[in-house]
Amino acid sequence: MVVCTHCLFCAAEKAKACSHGKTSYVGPYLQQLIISSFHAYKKTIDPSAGWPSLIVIIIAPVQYTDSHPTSINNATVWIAVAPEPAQHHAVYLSKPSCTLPPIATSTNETAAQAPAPLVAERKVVLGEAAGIPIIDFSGFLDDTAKDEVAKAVIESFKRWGFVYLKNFGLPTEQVDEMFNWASAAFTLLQSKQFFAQPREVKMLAPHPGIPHINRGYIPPGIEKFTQSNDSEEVAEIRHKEPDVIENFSCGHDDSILGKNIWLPEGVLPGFNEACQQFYWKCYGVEISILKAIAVALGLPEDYLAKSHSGRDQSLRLMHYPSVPAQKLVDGEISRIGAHSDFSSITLLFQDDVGGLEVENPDRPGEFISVPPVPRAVLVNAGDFMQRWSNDQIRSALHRVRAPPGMTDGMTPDRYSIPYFCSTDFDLTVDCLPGTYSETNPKKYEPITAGEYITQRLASLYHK
Ligand SMILES: O=C(O)CCC(=O)C(=O)O
Ligand SMILES: [Fe+2]
Repeated sequence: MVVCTHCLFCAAEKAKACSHGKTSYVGPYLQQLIISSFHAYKKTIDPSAGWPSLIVIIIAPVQYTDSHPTSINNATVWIAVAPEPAQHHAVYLSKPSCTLPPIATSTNETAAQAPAPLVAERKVVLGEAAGIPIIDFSGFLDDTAKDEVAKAVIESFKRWGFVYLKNFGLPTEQVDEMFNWASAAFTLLQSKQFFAQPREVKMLAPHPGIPHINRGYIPPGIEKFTQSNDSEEVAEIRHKEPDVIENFSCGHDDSILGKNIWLPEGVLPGFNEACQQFYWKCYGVEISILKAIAVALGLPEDYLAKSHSGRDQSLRLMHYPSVPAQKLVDGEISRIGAHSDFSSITLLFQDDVGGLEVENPDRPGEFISVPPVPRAVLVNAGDFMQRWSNDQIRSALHRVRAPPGMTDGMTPDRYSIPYFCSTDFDLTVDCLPGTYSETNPKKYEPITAGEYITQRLASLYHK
């Protein structure tokens, strides 16, 4: 049996002579099998080790190896295929340093000894950082471990209010899961370029000065993150310990958070587009996470997602300029004061500088340093999710301080991108079914997201 690997990725139909000069039996079944094995396998790769340049897929026992390698994601792919579907079970992958494993040949009667797999079995919880679980989200996206992933996510939200997710890409984009991370990295890069512009340029997209509007550029010294709603108290805290940050926010033009305020065309080519594209990419990720939360709470999968149309989210590029570390340690200035987020969930993409801290669930008032994990998005639940879940899910206090262990010299600049996911602002949020009972009554009055969030945004922004 001769299989042309090129045909695996073209639409050659069963039993048709393929255009590459071989007899192809690669119909949709085998094509699907190989592509899905490849995806399943790909997810077990530690992405921090980099994308391999050589991938060997062997569907054992091996009958034939195509001598024409094809390529996926610029990696060379060799494929060997056994004729019987029942034998199609093993996929192997090789790092760049590996040479092509010896291909065993076999007859139909004697199965070849398949080489040992090079990677471990797929797990839902990949590890933890500062105690917070790092979860492989792909099992939820491809339905192979839906309940397990949903359960792991909600347990982490209940205990920490935070969870790290890896492989969080949309199912349709799994052809290149790297792309999801790459687009976060790309947006971080765009963000650096934006903040590197002189103040006059950034002020070409100025925040309009209306507190609840969350659009445009806010220079350092204007915002102060606190839990307080009292403007006098905020003024005092701001004076004592100003937040040294600048940021740029954007979203959907139809939101009550305001129309987008972009840089004029031609000022920083590609910036506005990168923000818009990343906004929608994040929205896709948000919807998947909301589905996982609903599944874990025993609700229909779309229960939470259907009230998040994508209109009232905010993408915020944050820049924490370099400051004397000692001043941060002494509390003379702050990067972001302790606060909880207002919305349903927040996706947080950060560079590798560190400094984010989360309140220790076992010791209120104490904060734990939460490191950036390569290629993981950190997701936290906001006040709305806490209200919605009748306090089952935690909206944890968090803040940004000096990078861990740094007490003198100048801190590096830090860049992060939170994406705040909100229910549509006109939606009234009441406790979710199943989160209250006669013995555990509702703890919150219904409230609209708009009312709550505009109130909180107003207390954040001061001229
Ligand atoms: O920059 C960070 O890591 C945190 C940002 C944050 O907590 C926020 O913007 O609400
Ligand atoms: Fe936050």
